[in-house]
Amino acid sequence: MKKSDIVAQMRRKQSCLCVGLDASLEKIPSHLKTEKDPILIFNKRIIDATEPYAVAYKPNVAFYEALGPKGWETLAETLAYIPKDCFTIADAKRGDIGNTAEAYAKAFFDVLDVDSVTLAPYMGADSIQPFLGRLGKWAIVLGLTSNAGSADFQMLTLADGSYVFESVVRQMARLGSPEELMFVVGATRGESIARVRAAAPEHFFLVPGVGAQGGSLEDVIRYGATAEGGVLVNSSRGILYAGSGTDFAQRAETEAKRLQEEMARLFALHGVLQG
Ligand SMILES: O=c1ccn([C@@H]2O[C@H](COP(=O)(O)O)[C@@H](O)[C@H]2O)c(=O)[nH]1
Repeated sequence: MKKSDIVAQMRRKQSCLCVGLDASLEKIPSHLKTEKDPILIFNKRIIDATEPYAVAYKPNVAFYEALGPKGWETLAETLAYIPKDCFTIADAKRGDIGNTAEAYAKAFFDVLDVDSVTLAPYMGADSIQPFLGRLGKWAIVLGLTSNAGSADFQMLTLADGSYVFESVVRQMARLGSPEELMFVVGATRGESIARVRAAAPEHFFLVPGVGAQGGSLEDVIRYGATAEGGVLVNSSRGILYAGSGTDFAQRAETEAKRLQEEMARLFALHGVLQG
C-alpha cells in the first residue's frame, strides 16, 4: 500500500487506529472454543466490529506461531479477511544476514502478501536492505520500544551525548525513504517521542503501548504526529478483550470508536490532517 493511500484512509476516517490481532486461545470468550478455528472466527468478528474506526491491523506473528503449523494458516486467512483499504502489518521483529533477510522478505511480502513487517535493526543496514525498494511494501524498524528494557541498550548515551536510539533512527531514515520505511516508537515513552520525530521528521511511526500498557495517546499525537498524519497507533488487548462474553465484538467496537473519537479530537487540536 502506498503512503498516499494510508493518509487518504486516515483523513477519511479521522483515525490513526491500528488494531492488534494478538488473540490467544486462553483469552478468547469460551463460547468460541468449540469452533473449528476459534482464533480465526474471533479475528473476523473483531475486524467486522472495528473496521469503521481502524486504518490498520497488526497481527503479532508470535500468537500464530504459538498455535503450531495451523497457526500460519490462521494468520494467512486473517490477513486475507482484512479489508483491502486497511494497511496490514506482520509484527515479526525479524533481522538477520542478507540472504536470510531476503528469505524473510519473500515469506512476508510475496507469500503472505502483507504490506509491512517489523524489523529489529541490531544487525545493521544489510539486514534491513532486502525489505526496501519494493513498491507499496514497508519495513518498520524498531526505534524506541515501549517496554522497560528499552532502557538497557536503546537509551545508552553515545560520545556526542545523543541516545543510541537517535543514532539508529537517523541512520535508518537515511537508508529507507518515508515511502518505504517506518519506525516503531512506544506510546509509553512520553517526550522522548519528540526526539525520534527530530531524528526522522518525515517517516511514519507505528506506536504500540496505548491501552493495556498505559501509554498516552495525547503524548503520541502531540510529540509524534505530523500535518499529514505521521502515526499509526496500535491497541491490541485493550480492544480484543474489552469484553469477555458473547458481546465481545460489541465491546471491542465501543473501545475502537472511543479511541477514534479521541484521535479525531487530538487531530483537530494539533492540526493533523486538517487541510
Ligand atoms: O515496542 C513495542 C513493539 C511492539 N509491541 C507489540 O505491540 C503490541 C501491543 O499490544 P497491547 O496488548 O496493546 O499492549 C504487541 O503485539 C507487542 O508485541 C509493543 O508492545 N511494544
